[in-house]
Amino acid sequence: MLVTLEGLDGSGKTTVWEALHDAYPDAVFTREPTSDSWYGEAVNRAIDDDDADPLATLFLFTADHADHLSRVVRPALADGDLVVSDRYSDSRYAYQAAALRDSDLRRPMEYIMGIHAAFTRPPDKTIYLDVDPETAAARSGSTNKFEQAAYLADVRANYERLIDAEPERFVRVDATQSPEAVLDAVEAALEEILAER
Ligand SMILES: Nc1ncnc2c1ncn2[C@@H]1O[C@H](COP(=O)(O)OP(=O)(O)OP(=O)(O)O)[C@@H](O)[C@H]1O
Ligand SMILES: Cc1cn([C@H]2C[C@H](O)[C@@H](COP(=O)(O)O)O2)c(=O)[nH]c1=O
Repeated sequence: MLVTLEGLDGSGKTTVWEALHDAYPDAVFTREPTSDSWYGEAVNRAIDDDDADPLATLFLFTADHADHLSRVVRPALADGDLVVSDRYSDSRYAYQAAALRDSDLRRPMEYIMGIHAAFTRPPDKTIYLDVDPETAAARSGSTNKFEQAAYLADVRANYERLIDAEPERFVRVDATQSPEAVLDAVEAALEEILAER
């Protein structure tokens, strides 16, 4: 089963993801962008380059996803493992659709989803850590072009579109709560997800 954690920068995904390692020692914990491949390194260069072309950046993230799928996600799922990914395809649909909002693409989110449809493995469930853009930007430190409140407001609107389209896949958690309360809510959601399996 593939469970993904999604949300704005600073929503607390990585804090939760790290804490879950103890509760689920047999699960495979992974993330996008990947941190152990040259595709992930290329993505991180694009994140840190304010002049990086947004369409080129989309394809770098998508290349990293393809590698992540074939090298980590599909083999783990084939072994019957629980896979927990800190960010996954929804991050592309939300972030790159926002970055390409003023591009020549008429419907950026649909375009990005179309690219993925042919090869991706959609998540079974997605836990969405919901936080307002101002809190997200403040927590993340606004250190790169993605961590700005105005941009994150567009990203959040895109996540809401994704949730509206597939309400049964998403579990929303209020990420403005304390880290302990957020972790409790995520663990409860994950228990319910696994019980339903
Ligand atoms: N519930 C919370 N309340 C207050 N601060 C939090 C909470 N969760 C995480 N933080 C703090 O916010 C910062 C960002 O947290 P974290 O790295 O887990 O977020 P993230 O969603 O993974 O961000 P990014 O996507 O940018 O990597 C950290 O300093 C963390 O300690
Ligand atoms: C996977 C993915 C990520 N991003 C953005 C979101 C963040 O600002 C950075 C790095 O992610 P991290 O969780 O802070 O390490 O990249 C994106 O725009 N599109 C994606 O597909």
